[in-house]
Parts: sequence; C-alpha cells; structure tokens
Amino acid sequence: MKIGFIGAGSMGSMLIGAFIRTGAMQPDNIMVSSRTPSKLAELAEQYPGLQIAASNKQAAIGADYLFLCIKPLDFRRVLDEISHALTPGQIVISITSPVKISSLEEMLPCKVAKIIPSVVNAVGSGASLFMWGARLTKDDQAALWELFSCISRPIEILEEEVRVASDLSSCGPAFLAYMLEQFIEAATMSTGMERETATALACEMMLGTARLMLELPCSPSELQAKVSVPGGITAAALEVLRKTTRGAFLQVLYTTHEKFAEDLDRVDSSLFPRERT
Ligand SMILES: NC(=O)C1=CN([C@@H]2O[C@H](COP(=O)(O)OP(=O)(O)OC[C@H]3O[C@@H](n4cnc5c(N)ncnc54)[C@H](OP(=O)(O)O)[C@@H]3O)[C@@H](O)[C@H]2O)C=CC1
Ligand SMILES: O=C(O)[C@@H]1CCC=N1
Repeated sequence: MKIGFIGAGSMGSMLIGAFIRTGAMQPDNIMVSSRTPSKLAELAEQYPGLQIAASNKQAAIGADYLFLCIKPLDFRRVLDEISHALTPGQIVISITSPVKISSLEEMLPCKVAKIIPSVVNAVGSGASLFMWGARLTKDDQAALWELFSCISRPIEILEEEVRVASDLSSCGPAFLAYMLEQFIEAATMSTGMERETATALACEMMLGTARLMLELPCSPSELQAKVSVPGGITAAALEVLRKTTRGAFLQVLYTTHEKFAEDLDRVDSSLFPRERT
C-alpha cells in the first residue's frame, strides 16, 4: 500500500497525523511532497518512517490513494506535474471545495473522490463530506468510507451543496471558536474570572451541548426550552442574544457563497485557460 499526500499545510498535516494516530495508516506507507521543505522535515521527525518525496510526481507514482491537500489555485500546476504519472486504477482525493470532480476527471486518467475534512477530525470528531467521482467502484467507496470513519463521521452530500455543508462542517469550528472567544472574553472582563477556568467551562459546555443534541436527540429549540426556566435568567439573556445576533448566520452564508462563486470562476479559468475564457 502506498498513500501519497501533496501539500503538507494545515489539512495535509492534520490528516496524516489523524490517520497515523488512529492506526488507519502506517507512516512507512505514506509519502509526502510539499512546497516548503521545512514542513516535510518536521513531519518526518514527528512520524518516523514517513517518506519525503523529491517531487509531487514521485508522491503520485504508484500511490493507491493520492490526497491533494493544496489550495484551489495551486491545482493547475500540480495536476500538470502529476497527470502523466497517474494510471486508471489509482484514486485521487481532493479536499478542496471549489475544484469540481468533473474538472479533475477531465484532467486526470484516474478515479477521483472529493472529501472535505474538518479541522476537528484531528481529535476523531466532526464530519467528513463525501462526494463520489463517476469512476469509483462500490468497493472503492466502501474502502474510503471505512478509512475516514477512523477519524470522523463520513456524510455523503451532493456536490451542489458542498458550500453550505463545508460552512457548517469545516468553517463552523472557526465560527464557533469566534463566538466562544466572545463569551470567554465577556466572562473574564466582567467578573475577573481566570481565562483558563472560563475557557474550560466554555469548552466542556460546547462538547456537552453537541452530544446532548445528537444523543437524546433534541433540536436546538428543545434544548433552549430545557435550559430556560420560565421567567428565569436564561430566558432573559436569550432575548438579548436573539436581538443582537438575528440574521448573523444568513450574512455569514451569503458571504461564503459569494466568495465561493468567485472562487469557482477563478479555478475554472486557471484549470482551463484557453478553452473556457
Ligand atoms: N483549513 C481547513 O480547515 C480546511 C481546508 N480545506 C481545504 O484544504 C485545502 C488546503 O487547505 P490548508 O491545508 O488549510 O492550506 P495550507 O496553505 O495550510 O496548505 C496548503 C499546502 O499546499 C502546499 N503547496 C502549495 N503549492 C504547492 C505545490 N505546487 N506543490 C506542493 N505543495 C504545494 C503549501 O506549501 P507552503 O507550505 O509552501 O505554502 C501548503 O503546505 C484548501 O483547498 C482548503 O480549502 C478543507 C477543509 C477544511
Ligand atoms: O477557509 C477556507 O477557505 C477553507 C474551506 C473550509 C475551511 N477552510
């Protein structure tokens, strides 16, 4: 088994670490290439046995799975480097939402899957969003599903809904971290509570909230009702929160979708500069 990774940035390193820690991959089976050699050296030091490729092409040659953990506008260059080295039986996994599966299938001779991870997969939590390319067999799909089950909860989505799904699953940790930051800041500033204590309380609360909603299960409104004693403190504070944040997430989604539409155009022009411009 050979597993190639191109791109050892935030997500490439996260996936490698998560797969190794759960035993889903052995370092000896992994070969990584990236632009900045120091990041590769760090990974090799962290995971003895992990192989550093001299080029993207070397990472691609013979890989059963080849993960492309690069940003949208880096695809053209990387695909040019690796496309002739790939063969029909290999599986390329792209983790990048605005690069369409059909574009990858047009440019590569192999099978393609689009799987969007989330930073929280680092702790075996969160979802991974699955979109299948047309050339994958049922066995390929089952094997990829099993692999990602080791680090996440795989969820199949339509490629057309990748933006909103990624907003919830992959951008979501940043959005919620921002809100927790506000909450913690308010707690420490208004009462003098230690930041460490406030952070621990907020994090435990967030973990428990998500678990309760999934495991009871209960809806967000049901959970609000459970905590809000009629005429009590939570109900009063929720009113303030509703007034001050109403419509915020609509604005958030509007922003991500607008940026995504621009990215789709930019990626398309970079992948097919002559044909489609
Ligand atoms: N961050 C997140 O939470 C999530 C990100 N994604 C998607 O994953 C993709 C990667 O994101 P992320 O890891 O955060 O980005 P990073 O910038 O952290 O990582 C990208 C990596 O690709 C490397 N790279 C760039 N060009 C080349 C090249 N020509 N050959 C080889 N390596 C190259 C970069 O090298 P260098 O170190 O020199 O810059 C960098 O290490 C993006 O498309 C993003 O949308 C998806 C889900 C969640
Ligand atoms: O910020 C970004 O563009 C990426 C996409 C999903 C999470 N991070």
